[in-house]
Amino acid sequence: MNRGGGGGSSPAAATNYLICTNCRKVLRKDKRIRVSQPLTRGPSAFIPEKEVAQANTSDERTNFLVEEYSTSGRLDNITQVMSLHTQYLESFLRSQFYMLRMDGPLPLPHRHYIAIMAAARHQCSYLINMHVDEFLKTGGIAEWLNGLKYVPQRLKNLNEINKLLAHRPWLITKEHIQKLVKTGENNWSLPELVHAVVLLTHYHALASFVFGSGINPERDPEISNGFRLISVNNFCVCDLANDNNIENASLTGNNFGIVGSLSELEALMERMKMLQEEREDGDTSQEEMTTRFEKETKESLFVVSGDTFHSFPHSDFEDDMIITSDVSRYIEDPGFGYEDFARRGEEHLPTFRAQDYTWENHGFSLVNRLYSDIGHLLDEKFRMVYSLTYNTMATHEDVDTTMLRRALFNYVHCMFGIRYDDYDYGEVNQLLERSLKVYIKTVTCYPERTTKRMYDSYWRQFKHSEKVHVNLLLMEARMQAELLYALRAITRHLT
Ligand SMILES: CC(C)C[C@H](N)C(=O)O
Repeated sequence: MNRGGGGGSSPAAATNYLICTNCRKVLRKDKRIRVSQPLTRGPSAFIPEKEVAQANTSDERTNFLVEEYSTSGRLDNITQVMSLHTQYLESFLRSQFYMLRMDGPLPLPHRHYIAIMAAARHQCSYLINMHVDEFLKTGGIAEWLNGLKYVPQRLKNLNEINKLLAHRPWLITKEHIQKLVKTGENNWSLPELVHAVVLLTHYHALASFVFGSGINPERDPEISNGFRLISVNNFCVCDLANDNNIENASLTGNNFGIVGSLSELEALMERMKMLQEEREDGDTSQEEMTTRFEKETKESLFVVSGDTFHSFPHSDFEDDMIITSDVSRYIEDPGFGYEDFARRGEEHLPTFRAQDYTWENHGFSLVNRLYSDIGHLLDEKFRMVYSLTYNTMATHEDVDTTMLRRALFNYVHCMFGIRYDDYDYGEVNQLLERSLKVYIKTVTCYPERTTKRMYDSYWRQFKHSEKVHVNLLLMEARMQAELLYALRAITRHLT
């Protein structure tokens, strides 16, 4: 049991606090905790400050990019962490700058409000604070910040598609699109809708990056307001802290020492080699390939984190919703979340066959047609992340990591029901160990539950920059998956 009621004789008192499973500290269920100092130093709570700082100071390119494309005009924590991968950072900032600042169908403040709505689906107070600020700076009406009830109906109508895109994009149909484009005076033009969809998917995915990389609140009081919301999952500070006092052994729940994880790395490389050889001399039947995909989707059902405070009776869970009320005003139906794609008890999953609607052949041109040039920028970013490699695996050099990177990307798509006919999902199974799958599923499906413990417990020999690299892949795979579903629905509406 995670919950504690120590000292309280009445049942009511027992629900007022929780005990951290990790450090046994008592966590009060207050609405907010105010912190005068950031919980940890540096841009990330997961990565030692000096590792990020080194990358930043040595990199003039990053400074140039910030000057050129940053919307806030400053080196914020996201940019600092991403600058571990400058090449990617460039594509990222360029497309973000385009969707927020350049000519486009939507007025500037609306763009930021949509970003807020998207980030609110994951209670991402970091992004919300940032865009509240930008919303006001670009002339947004302050009253709207009281919540969805205060915004024009047209904007409010985006709520449904925001919710579906964020958590169960496979449910989006052409009827949802029709409803948005044909509601009399509140209708959305297709270019406006595409702009909105691009923003929503960008910010859902970015929330994954923020939580996945443990991005700290900005120090700048203007942006963070000195508040850190305690999020739904009741993080304990020990989980977020950099220099936490948990003993290493308890981080992963097993007692592998360095030696153990070293051989984990060797074993992984060994498996990559073996798979490569198998690939060269054998072909698997189509039927077997289908079975492997379905097996993987079904198995992803059982990949859940054991890290959160999970044994809540329902009534306690509702209390948690109150904790987040501060940001939940930007959304409706806060309880709606990711539901396993494979959970719907159907014999045959209504798989999205990637071949039938690909980004390259379909999505890209539709986006480009309706909202000029963004297609190119997104395409460049997707290609960049897919091909990004340093040919390293922790301390090993000259390794071809294509197979591993592809497994990460495809596993995300697999959880969203997207299948590549020519991909053997057996590879996902062989290459991604359980703790990594837990991390991937958490970061992509319910990022707000990511903890430092989850981040630490996979690939313990790898560098932080490699874990950030993983996050880039997860983020872009998620964005692309959401986009594919939305764009397919728009195409169906048009035909
Ligand atoms: C995500 C990592 C396994 C990537 C690897 N370090 C590479 O350069 O390809």
